[in-house]
Amino acid sequence: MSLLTFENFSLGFQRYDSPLKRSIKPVLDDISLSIAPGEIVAMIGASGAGKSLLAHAVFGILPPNIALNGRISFAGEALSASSQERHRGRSISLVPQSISSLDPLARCGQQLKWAARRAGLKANAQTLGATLARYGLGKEVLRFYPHQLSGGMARRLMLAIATIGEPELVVADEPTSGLDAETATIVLQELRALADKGKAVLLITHNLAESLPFADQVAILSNGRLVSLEATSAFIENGDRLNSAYAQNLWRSLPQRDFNLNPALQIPEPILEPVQEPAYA
Ligand SMILES: Nc1ncnc2c1ncn2[C@@H]1O[C@H](COP(=O)(O)OP(=O)(O)OP(=O)(O)O)[C@@H](O)[C@H]1O
Repeated sequence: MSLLTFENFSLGFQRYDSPLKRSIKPVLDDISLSIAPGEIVAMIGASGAGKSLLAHAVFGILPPNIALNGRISFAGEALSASSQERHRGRSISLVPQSISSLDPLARCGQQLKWAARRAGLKANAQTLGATLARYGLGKEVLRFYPHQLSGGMARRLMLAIATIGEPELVVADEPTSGLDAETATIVLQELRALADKGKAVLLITHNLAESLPFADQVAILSNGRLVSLEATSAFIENGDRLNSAYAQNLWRSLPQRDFNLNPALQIPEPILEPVQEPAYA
């Protein structure tokens, strides 16, 4: 059973090349991917590959000049603007990539309380403190404003906000970015614990090695396409059990591997030819 499904999902930016000519700059092309309850799928891809846009599409928080194609469903229901609004912060939640997503004018405790209430929880000081403690943050953080937090503390607060209500699906956009190895492990263990309770996690990351002990599958994006979907158990030894040369080379080029690259590697052609169309056809 799948909780989150992308079916032939494509996304691009509409732009006007001249007053009468509109084109679409494609970013993601024909992505099909499923995440089941109890599963962590780590999504890896170069900077600018479209990972955050894919995440934002689930929540319906894309820029207005986006053109979409295909379908995203949650628990078997095609997501629409109204169902996204209903699910956001309740059954689906996002750990944003940027710590500027925190409200600079509200105390951290208040922001955590808002998240708990939206998820239908009674937010007493004990629940809030216990949630912070899971991410290695002390109770004093409840009184702080975001500017009083370090970058790593802010990131952990965003994780606490996104997970306090134990949503069915967590999309975490680079949740360990800027964290030391020990704190990153605490964060990944928390996401694993959620998955082990039957929740689904989409973990967007640049760090394949760090995510492998915690994830079930690895989805690799390149040039806007899903080039490989691999079981984490296949990332062993020389990587011969991996499905694609792309994944093998990603694995073999890790500093701790032998750099014995597969010459059969084929990088997909860019999808970046703008599609021209008249603006007022
Ligand atoms: N609001 C926007 N307007 C125009 N282009 C955008 C906008 N947001 C993102 N893009 C472009 O879409 C592409 C994908 O962006 P996205 O943020 O999804 O990448 P990413 O894979 O998450 O990258 P990173 O790993 O660096 O966070 C990039 O080329 C980016 O420049």
